[in-house]
Amino acid sequence: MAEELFIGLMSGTSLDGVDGVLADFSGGHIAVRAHATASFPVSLRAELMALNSLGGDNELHRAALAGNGLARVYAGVVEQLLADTGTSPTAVTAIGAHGQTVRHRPGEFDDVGYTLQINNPSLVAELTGICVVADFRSRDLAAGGQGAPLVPGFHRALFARGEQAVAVLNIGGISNLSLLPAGEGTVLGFDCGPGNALLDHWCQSHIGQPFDTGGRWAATGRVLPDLLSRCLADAYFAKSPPKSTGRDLFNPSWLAARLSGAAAQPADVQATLAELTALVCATELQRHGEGIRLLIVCGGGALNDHLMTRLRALLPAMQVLSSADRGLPPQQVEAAAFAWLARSTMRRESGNLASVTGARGARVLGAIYPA
Ligand SMILES: Nc1ncnc2c1ncn2[C@@H]1O[C@H](COP(=O)(O)OP(=O)(O)OP(=O)(O)O)[C@@H](O)[C@H]1O
Ligand SMILES: CC(=O)N[C@H]1[C@@H]2OC[C@@H](O2)[C@@H](O)[C@@H]1O[C@H](C)C(=O)O
Repeated sequence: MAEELFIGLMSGTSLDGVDGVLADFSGGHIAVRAHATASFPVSLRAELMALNSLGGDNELHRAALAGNGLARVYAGVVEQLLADTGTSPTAVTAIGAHGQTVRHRPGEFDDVGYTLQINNPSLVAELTGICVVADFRSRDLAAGGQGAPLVPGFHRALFARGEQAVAVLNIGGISNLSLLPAGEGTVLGFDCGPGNALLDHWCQSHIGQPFDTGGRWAATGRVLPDLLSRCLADAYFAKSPPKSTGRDLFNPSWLAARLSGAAAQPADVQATLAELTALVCATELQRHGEGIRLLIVCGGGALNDHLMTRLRALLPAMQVLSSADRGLPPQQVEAAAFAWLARSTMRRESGNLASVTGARGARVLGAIYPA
């Protein structure tokens, strides 16, 4: 069977860099042929982080240049994927390039609001010679939706199990759940709240590491009940879906306001933040996932043993697996989703699920930048 190749590029809210996959969809199934990653140059990461915060100077100029920088990193990942597999650029139908979310305010201000993924898809097309699909979220917002999460359709295509209901939890910078009912029922999906973003921030600030490998540091701390309650009191957690969030809300200032000068051991705060991540995901799954007994975890958080242990403890009736146990390593799932979404766009098929985002209907997502 002839190959049907797409590349997916994801740079998510963890700001840890870019994950890319080369995926073959021939026969209607996805087979990941290669995975490549790139970290951001230090200055680009700092700039993307700064553009993620409100109130910087000259943001339009800086965002445009950051888009160029990101496009160059994307092109490097594409080059790596092609080299690793001996693939010619002409053999790839399209690249799905997510961009870097720096603002996400769906439905606010004027009802439509906006979501902004910094990118320069024209430059990616120019540097790679491959057609690029980008700006996946705006159309869903224009149709009244949240523009996120977009992965539930892909999770269904990849992980749905006929008569067994399944939940898929992505723990990236932000965590999001997909609830896949048995049979043909309606898929639900939404952002639960913080994933690794606050954990990474606290870890970097206190032990100088970008993340807490395996959750080993968090495991040495004890959960602070008052801090946990102050965190859980945020109105976002009580909201019903559709809902999505980002660093716009769950950022260092949000945490600082809840720490409110209390003297706390850093390891205890880390343990509390890990508990917050696990608890909100488990609570949302119990609230909306009736009848579900299987949870598949993906995203970098699936590599955090402490988080996985806490999820299993909070969900004793649930079988909790890593997506690797279902054939796709946790850090490849989102990139594969953007290969799948690019394919949907090229086929003029919808990529969103209105039952998830709250859009008025299914929409073909994204803008196409020809090779
Ligand atoms: N070995 C590990 N132990 C603990 N945590 C890890 C490990 N490897 C990765 N992580 C965590 O996973 C994060 C990256 O996850 P991922 O790439 O899924 O996020 P993302 O795609 O940026 O986010 P999002 O899904 O919100 O867009 C890292 O920042 C780190 O916190
Ligand atoms: C606006 C935005 O970039 N949202 C991301 C983020 O990272 C996780 C969560 O928040 C999810 O809603 C989404 O990413 C995935 C890929 C999605 O759209 O499904």
